[in-house]
Amino acid sequence: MSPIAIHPVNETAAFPEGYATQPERKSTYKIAQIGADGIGPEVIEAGVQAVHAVAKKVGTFKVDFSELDWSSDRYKKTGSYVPVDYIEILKKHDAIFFGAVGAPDVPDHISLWGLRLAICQPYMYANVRRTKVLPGTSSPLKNLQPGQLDWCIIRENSEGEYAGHGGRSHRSLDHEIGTEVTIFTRTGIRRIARYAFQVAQSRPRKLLNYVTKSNAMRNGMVLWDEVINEVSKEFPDVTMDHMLVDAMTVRMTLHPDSLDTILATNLHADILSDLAAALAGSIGIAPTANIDPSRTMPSMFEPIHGSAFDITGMGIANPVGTFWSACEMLDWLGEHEASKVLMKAVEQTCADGITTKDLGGSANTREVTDAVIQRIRAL
Ligand SMILES: NC(=O)c1ccc[n+]([C@@H]2O[C@H](COP(=O)([O-])OP(=O)(O)OC[C@H]3O[C@@H](n4cnc5c(N)ncnc54)[C@H](O)[C@@H]3O)[C@@H](O)[C@H]2O)c1
Ligand SMILES: O=C(O)[C@H](O)[C@@H](O)C(=O)O
Ligand SMILES: [K+]
Ligand SMILES: [Mn+2]
Repeated sequence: MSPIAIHPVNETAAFPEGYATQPERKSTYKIAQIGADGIGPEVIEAGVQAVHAVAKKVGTFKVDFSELDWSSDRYKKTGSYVPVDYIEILKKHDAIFFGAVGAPDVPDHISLWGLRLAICQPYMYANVRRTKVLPGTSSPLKNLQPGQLDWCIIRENSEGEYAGHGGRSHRSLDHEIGTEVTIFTRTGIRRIARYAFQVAQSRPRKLLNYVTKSNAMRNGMVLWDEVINEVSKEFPDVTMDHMLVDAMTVRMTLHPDSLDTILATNLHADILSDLAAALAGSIGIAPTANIDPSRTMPSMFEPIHGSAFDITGMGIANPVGTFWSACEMLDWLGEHEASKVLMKAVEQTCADGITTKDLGGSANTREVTDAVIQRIRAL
């Protein structure tokens, strides 16, 4: 693999130019706040405080969070994660700031489909997941420095393995059947491919690495290859290469600096993005933007991680993934300066060694949050 010049940190974008600013800048943004389960409410509370601090610092806009109690607790009390008119409620907001869903006493497929997928799966077809090595933190890959791992993963977010097609029959008999039918459409592939090419085009390296499994999966994955190759003709300035997903895990681990923008299916990118976060240092740092590029629905921003039952209530959850998700949210709303200020404060906090245990530090959620807010004020 030929070495590629490494671009400086902070010059990378998650959203293509032209998408990243909403048509109308506002003096007050209305944000639906859904902490939901486990450490979700803990990190979202930290995120809300950081967003208020950065809005105050920048001084040109305010943020009005409305807290919604949509969670596994609500499900256990009422039988539903969300009210019937949940889409109408969400549409009254400019964005959704989400924690995590999942509880030890609710099956995971009920909780995920009841809340996160109920919101994102039909509407937000682009799932954008950035990862980089933050200053002052270290990757388990020995000697990897900030700048050598700086990726933007584009996850197809509406179809594929998450299409919701399938069923079970002959229940409890020996010949019981369970199917999970993977659905790919030309329209779905084309729109996410265009989005990914535009992201790649707006980043300095103009490099798109796309991932399929078109050796074993000889129908839908071959359609992916064909459509991506067609779309690539619209972007002659973007260099593209293709990886099979299994080999991609090897390349991510052994040659992280050969990758930049990465496009993959719903399930493949779900798995690769957890690996990406861990390779950069911790699952606790990575953000997610669930984007509806048409802006019909407010887009949803959340840390990549789940509700982390093992550390819930201990006050030690890493809030960095949530802060970075807040940066993505501010960017999407067009508040680029606020986004930069918040990210800079997070990077300074990491560089000063104020990190939670998952990153090797000894600070708790509160101490990291206070340190970030202090640095926002000082910038
Ligand atoms: N988007 C979502 O809401 C989402 C995402 C993933 C998992 N889930 C759900 O969350 C539940 C738990 O799932 P899981 O255990 O597979 O994944 P998880 O991400 O919750 O936890 C995996 C490991 O990472 C650690 N971790 C996660 N976030 C951290 C943070 N901010 N700081 C420090 N450590 C952190 C946890 O302590 C745990 O050891 C399940 O119900 C699952 O379905 C929800
Ligand atoms: O999509 C999934 O599998 C879950 O929502 C979760 O793992 C995520 O990555 O958001
Ligand atoms: K989450
Ligand atoms: Mn995941």
